[in-house]
Amino acid sequence: VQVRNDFLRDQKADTFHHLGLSTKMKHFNETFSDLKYVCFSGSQGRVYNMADRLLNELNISKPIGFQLANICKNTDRYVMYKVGPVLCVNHGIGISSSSVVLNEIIKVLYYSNATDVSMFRIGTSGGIGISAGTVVITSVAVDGLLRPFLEVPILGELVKIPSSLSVSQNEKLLKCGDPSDDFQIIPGKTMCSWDFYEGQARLDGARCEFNMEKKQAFLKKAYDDGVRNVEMESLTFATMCCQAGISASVICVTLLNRFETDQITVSEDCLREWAHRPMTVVIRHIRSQLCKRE
Ligand SMILES: O=P(O)(O)O[C@H]1O[C@H](CO)[C@@H](O)[C@H]1O
Ligand SMILES: O=c1cc[nH]c(=O)[nH]1
Repeated sequence: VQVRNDFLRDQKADTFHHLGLSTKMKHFNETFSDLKYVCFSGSQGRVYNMADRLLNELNISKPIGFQLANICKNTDRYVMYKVGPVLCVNHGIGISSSSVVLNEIIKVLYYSNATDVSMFRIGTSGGIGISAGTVVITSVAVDGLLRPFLEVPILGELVKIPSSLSVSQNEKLLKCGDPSDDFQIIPGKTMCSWDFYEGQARLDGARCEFNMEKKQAFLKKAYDDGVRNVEMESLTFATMCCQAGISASVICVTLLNRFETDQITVSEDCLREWAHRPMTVVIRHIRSQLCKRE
């Protein structure tokens, strides 16, 4: 894992403010050095569910009475669980929140000398022109102008940061479907917006300065450009992981078809079941990769 920052080489210790961790902590290196996979989701509950499934589905040996422990217990910003070689962390909502946690996790992996690390964002999204419940594996993450890079103000100037996701890892994930699955796994571009409402062409926010025709025209333009879903963190992953030399994939279930509706009205049970779909795909992938490593 690489960092693009020479200043870090001279730093004696580092504090990860938002994770409630520090390189000075006892067992810091041993905790993270064997990590091979980091799975991110937005919410704390989904991260716990993912960790719990990994614990049961990867045949990790555990003492009787073992309970998952939150490594970030010194803060309430993020939660983090380690299950064998897999770390599960939540990233909150949006580019800002995910950028903060990715900066800190990449540094944790760098200081711990972790090698061959893969990262996955396991999420939810709005689908464009595909049935709700479909799992989309992001081929290219694009911004709200459908450009494949992240443009951010740094030192008073707009800087373009290139983005890229792992083609080979995506190909493997696309093959992780099972004939018994009642959902499809498809590749597609993902639009990463700065906002859930106007930024995703929604007519139901507290503010909306466009009409239905303009909304539909923009969604059609995105669809024609290959975009199949919209969410709020894929570009952070595709830029930060690419610059750190980490294989990254973004895999999200769609909760609605944005050509038809803006509101997410499926039942809570259905949402819960759909949220497990991208987890299922990633768990199958990690399981097969771990078998190959053995
Ligand atoms: O994958 P999750 O965490 O559900 O994230 C998606 O849902 C949130 C908006 O509801 C945004 O963060 C978007 O990217
Ligand atoms: O429409 C949606 C659904 C989930 N997450 C998003 O960002 N947008």
